[in-house]
Amino acid sequence: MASNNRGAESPILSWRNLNYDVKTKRHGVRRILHDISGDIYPGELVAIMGSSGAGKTTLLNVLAGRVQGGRLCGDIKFNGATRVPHTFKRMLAFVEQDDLMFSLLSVEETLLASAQLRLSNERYADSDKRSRVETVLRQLRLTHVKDTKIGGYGMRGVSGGERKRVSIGMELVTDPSILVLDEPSSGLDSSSAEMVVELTKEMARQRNLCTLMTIHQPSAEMVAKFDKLILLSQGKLVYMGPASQALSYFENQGYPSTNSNPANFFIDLMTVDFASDEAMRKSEQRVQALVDYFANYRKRCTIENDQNTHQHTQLSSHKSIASTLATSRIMPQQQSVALDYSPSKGSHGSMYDGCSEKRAAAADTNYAYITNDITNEVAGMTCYEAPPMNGWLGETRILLKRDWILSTRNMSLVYGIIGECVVNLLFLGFVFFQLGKDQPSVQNRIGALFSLTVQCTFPVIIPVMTVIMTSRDVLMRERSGGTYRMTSYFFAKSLSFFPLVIVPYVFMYTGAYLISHLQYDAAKFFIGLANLAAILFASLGFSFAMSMAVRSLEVAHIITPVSLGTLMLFAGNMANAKAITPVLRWLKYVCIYYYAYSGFVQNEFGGLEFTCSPEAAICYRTGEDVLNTYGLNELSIGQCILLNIVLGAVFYAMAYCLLRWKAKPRYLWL
Ligand SMILES: Nc1ncnc2c1ncn2[C@@H]1O[C@H](COP(=O)(O)OP(=O)(O)OP(=O)(O)O)[C@@H](O)[C@H]1O
Repeated sequence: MASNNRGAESPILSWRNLNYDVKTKRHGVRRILHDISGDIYPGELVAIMGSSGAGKTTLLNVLAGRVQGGRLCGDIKFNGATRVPHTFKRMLAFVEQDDLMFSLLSVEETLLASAQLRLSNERYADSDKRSRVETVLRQLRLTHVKDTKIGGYGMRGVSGGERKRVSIGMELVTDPSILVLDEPSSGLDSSSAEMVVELTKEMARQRNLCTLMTIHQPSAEMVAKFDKLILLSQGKLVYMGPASQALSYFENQGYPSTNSNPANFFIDLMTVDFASDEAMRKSEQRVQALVDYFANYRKRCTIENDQNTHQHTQLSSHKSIASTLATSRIMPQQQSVALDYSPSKGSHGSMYDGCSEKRAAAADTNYAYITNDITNEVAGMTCYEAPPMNGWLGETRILLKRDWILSTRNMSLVYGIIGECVVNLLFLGFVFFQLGKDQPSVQNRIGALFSLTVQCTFPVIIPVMTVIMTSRDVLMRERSGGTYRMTSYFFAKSLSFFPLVIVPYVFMYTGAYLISHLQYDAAKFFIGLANLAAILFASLGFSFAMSMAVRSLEVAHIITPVSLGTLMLFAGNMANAKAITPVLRWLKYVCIYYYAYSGFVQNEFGGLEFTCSPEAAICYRTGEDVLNTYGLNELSIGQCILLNIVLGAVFYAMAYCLLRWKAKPRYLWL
């Protein structure tokens, strides 16, 4: 439980004089956050509010250490000390606005995977992780839907509110010290949004968890649940203090509430009205006055606190604020109302926390900005990569289990591949039914084997690539949190696809082999299977490389058939493998079709003898004649199989490098 005697506690997160600039093409350098300072304490539920574009998300990201690019100045302390990226990121849980989860996992499976991957095996036994999940399910009122799938596009799952609670639960299972939520109410109806806020408040109290969220126009009931509000306008601080005091704060400045919902009132007050030049001028003046008032108030509080520190005098919050405002020459008209701003007993909620309580004043002396001007210090880009929690084998086992569940529950993928294999078996088998040894059977064998080669690429690559690309956002989220190693991800993901693909294809190959009556020979049959496995491996590698290389699914769906269609020209079927234009001939060596087709054709034609009718103009007497004519005997079958495995491995390596490069988290760090 959050302590009632918070005066003894120090802030868990403090920030001073934060300024954040970005460079824009049109306006040059633009300041997004202006001189923002504040503190939050364990057990507090804090909301950042402001109109659209006020800088809420930016502030949240800065505090969470997630801004990329730009220029960041100021000072941020975690538990009174400079933040260390690795430890800080482990203690902070960030719930993004979009609930990125696997639609095919159940609520419980989602939370369990999060706990298993993100909690150390050394400190937590599997049973501890499971009981932690049970607790979170109970605390977030999710027990009744624990077996329901998350759901998503075109698939009914949990409700929006439940989905958001699962997102929160995925973070809570890791037992963080700070919970940060970006717009947790967005897209939810009012009762679901209220429940989310209510539960986060409960969590904050029960776990002494500091919770910080951005929120858009919450209801009056929700505002009442917050301990503290941070109100921003145009990147500047308009108010930071207890939620319960905010209305009187503005009323005492001459802005009595005109709205039954305080949030709407605050937003109206802080929004610049662009309706007309006059309205804009007036509203900008109002906002600037509010910002100036708060800045002056804060300045005086700091001076007051410095004096207090020197005199070793413990003043009560009432006295502190009263004297601060009584000596204010900037806002003399506010003196009479100063006492109204005092924080309630036992709360951190002064108007500006660094001001009212002695402990905070003492803590402030740690900040560089008091003794030196650090506003010119620019934070460096920190390449932060959290070490994964568990060993390679442990995390690969968990990922493999999760990926296997995801692959086998993906009915469009499973039935798609099985259906495609059945259709191919029937067509391959019956179009090329019971091949004989005459001259037409030469052409039919060539056609059957080329068709088989092609069928091992398109119908594998396109669906697998689509599945990987649609779950790439989850991968990026997990990756940025250092949830697991990239090698574990690749190994598990590929291994989960491989049986799904290989089993139906072996069935298809065997069926087509028997019905078409390819050479009945055990050795040839198994060599054909090895060749099939090699091209399927290469195709899976190609899917991974394409998924990582191309950002958009639509573009990938265009580029993939075009590139495969082009590669097909070098297979040795359409163009003679030995007679391709010399400058382009090398392309057959990076062509999965060439190796697979050459392997299949050599395996089938090797040792075959054909009959010739007297009237035939061209006659192939042996399989070797065919191989020589088509130029497909340059490499041995073993080399073809091996080279397709090598190509597959190269594709995987390319995918791995692309992913590491793209998903490398680089943050501005203070
Ligand atoms: N990297 C950036 N480059 C250019 N402009 C930026 C960048 N980051 C933020 N901004 C601008 O800074 C302002 C604040 O953005 P931010 O997303 O923090 O606002 P917000 O209060 O969260 O808005 P909303 O409620 O609409 O999400 C916006 O005008 C935004 O366009």
